[in-house]
Amino acid sequence: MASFKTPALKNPSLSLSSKSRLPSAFSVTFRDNLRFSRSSSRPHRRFLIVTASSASISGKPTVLVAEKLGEAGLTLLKQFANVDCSYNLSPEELCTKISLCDALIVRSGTKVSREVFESSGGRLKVVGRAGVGIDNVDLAAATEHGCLVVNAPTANTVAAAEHGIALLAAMARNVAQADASVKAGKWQRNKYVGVSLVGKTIAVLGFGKVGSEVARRAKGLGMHVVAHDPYASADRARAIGVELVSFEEAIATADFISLHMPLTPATNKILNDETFSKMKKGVRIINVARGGVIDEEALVRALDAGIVAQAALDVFTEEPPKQDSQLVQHERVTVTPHLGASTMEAQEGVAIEIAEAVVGALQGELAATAVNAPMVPAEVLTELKPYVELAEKLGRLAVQLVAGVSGIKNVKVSYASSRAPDDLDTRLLRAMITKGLIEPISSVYVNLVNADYTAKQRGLRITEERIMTDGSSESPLESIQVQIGNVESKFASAISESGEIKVEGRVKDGIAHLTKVGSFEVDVSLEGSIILCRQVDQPGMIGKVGRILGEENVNVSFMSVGRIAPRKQAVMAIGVDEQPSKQSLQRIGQVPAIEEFVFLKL
Ligand SMILES: NC(=O)c1ccc[n+]([C@@H]2O[C@H](COP(=O)([O-])OP(=O)(O)OC[C@H]3O[C@@H](n4cnc5c(N)ncnc54)[C@H](O)[C@@H]3O)[C@@H](O)[C@H]2O)c1
Ligand SMILES: O=C(O)[C@H](O)COP(=O)(O)O
Repeated sequence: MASFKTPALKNPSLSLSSKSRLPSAFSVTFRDNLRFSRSSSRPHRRFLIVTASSASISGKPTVLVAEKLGEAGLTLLKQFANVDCSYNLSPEELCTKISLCDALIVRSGTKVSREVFESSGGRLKVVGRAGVGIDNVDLAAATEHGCLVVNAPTANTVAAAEHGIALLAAMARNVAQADASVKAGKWQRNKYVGVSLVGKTIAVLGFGKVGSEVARRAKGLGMHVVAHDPYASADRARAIGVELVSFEEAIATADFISLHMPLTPATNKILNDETFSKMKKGVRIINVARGGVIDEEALVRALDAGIVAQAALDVFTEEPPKQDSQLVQHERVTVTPHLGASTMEAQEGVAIEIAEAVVGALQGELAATAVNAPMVPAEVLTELKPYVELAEKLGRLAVQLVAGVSGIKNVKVSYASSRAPDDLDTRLLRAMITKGLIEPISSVYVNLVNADYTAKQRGLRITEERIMTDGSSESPLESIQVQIGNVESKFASAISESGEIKVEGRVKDGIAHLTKVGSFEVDVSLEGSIILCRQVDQPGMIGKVGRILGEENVNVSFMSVGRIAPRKQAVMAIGVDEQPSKQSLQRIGQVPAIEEFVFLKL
């Protein structure tokens, strides 16, 4: 293989802070790995991700805050964005406003439905949920629209746990009922005799952040605590002195059941007629999770049947619940209007947590709270950065080599690496190849959030293969190869012996290079655009083509010739900074030794 560098070769160093070299709608920002939220002094790992950068596209982004957010969060947002605080919008008003917004911040009171994403016309890039539960956001629709969803999962944990304990104690001692009775002029000391907590068994269903804080506090009250959570670690439970048990055992042995799981298809109405019938008679229920985890009509029946002695509820299937709701009006039920997260401290913490996440995401960075995108640890991203660029460019090249681009179905990506398979995270690379393959042939915007979905939608099957090599494991990858099967090519030389369009690339000195086209080895840096020519190998070819381009002041950045054997067929790859005119390309095609050529935009 002969390789010829022109003096005009661009500076090959790819600076980490340089956004300009990244694909147009993507940017990567590198920041400190640790951050401290004001609500807690625990450091959070901050992950970085490639996502849409609205700020770089359209100046200051607009953030719609659709529910009341703490001042500290608003102040933070205003430093970076135009902030529109519009509360109590109707669904129609939200849909109208959203097309003018890059980000939306909500609490649990706003439904972020499919219509919201559809109405945004592609502008909405981030939805921030100022709290934990994301059951009010249509995640599937967000993902399909390439919209990132972030939440604030830690700042209200303690507040929710404290509210759970407040409800537990208030219920056990009839505080709310007794309060109402005294205010009504009564003095009913015998009526409001309560039950003690000490020595009783409480079953915590959902041993996550809130559940484990409730468990810790219940232990402090002298209760015996069991927990059920199919995904929780037994070690973590043991450390707090909590026994993890099956769902059946938890509900059958508990005097109190406290719910702390998310609302999912699996937990929807998990407490129902059947499960109530398996509980200890006189059980007491606390729910600060989500109303939907209880079949509310079944709870009324269980209360009336004496299975459930009392319930204390902060959350409801429908919020606010109907005024004449039998459950809410039930004498043995204590209710609060979804106040779990409503402390001054938690609201300040949540506001800061979500503002940081939204601003970060709009800047092309992502906190570790993305709900619908894979996390790529910062150190992995730093290492993969040049390969991310290579991956997208190989995708772009490969798709432009296809003749008639509607029929791409099978794409095979091979990663050659000496790293152990579990030491190479290819999700970001696959997403970028998908972006490269799809964006040149459609109007779809592809990012890490929607890459897999978009590929599936288009019937594009991307398979990945790892090729173990013996080289040094210092760099994560030796090469990336993209093959498109069962298609014809507008540049026949791009078809490999096995019949697929094949392009392969490597990173050299931090710069993405094209190193193979079909069966021909080339070496051209992937910058600007590329002309590929197949020719009969002979002296003077580089000069002839170079002269045609030079006459039009098109700067050649890189040239290389890959050939099967001297004086046989060869492929010449020419990197150009400017796009040559049609006439120049025609003149190149008319050079007698050139058999075919193609111009590819990167
Ligand atoms: N009332 C409020 O204002 C308020 C405040 C904060 C949180 N919440 C709600 O509380 C719930 C818990 O919040 P979190 O921050 O602890 O979330 P989390 O994700 O930390 O914990 C949820 C736990 O539930 C477990 N889980 C999932 N499916 C389960 C199942 N079928 N059975 C048992 N456990 C299951 C998970 O493994 C996880 O450990 C969420 O629904 C959240 O929306 C409500
Ligand atoms: O999921 C949550 O974080 C809580 O339910 C709090 O919801 P809120 O932000 O509407 O108070």
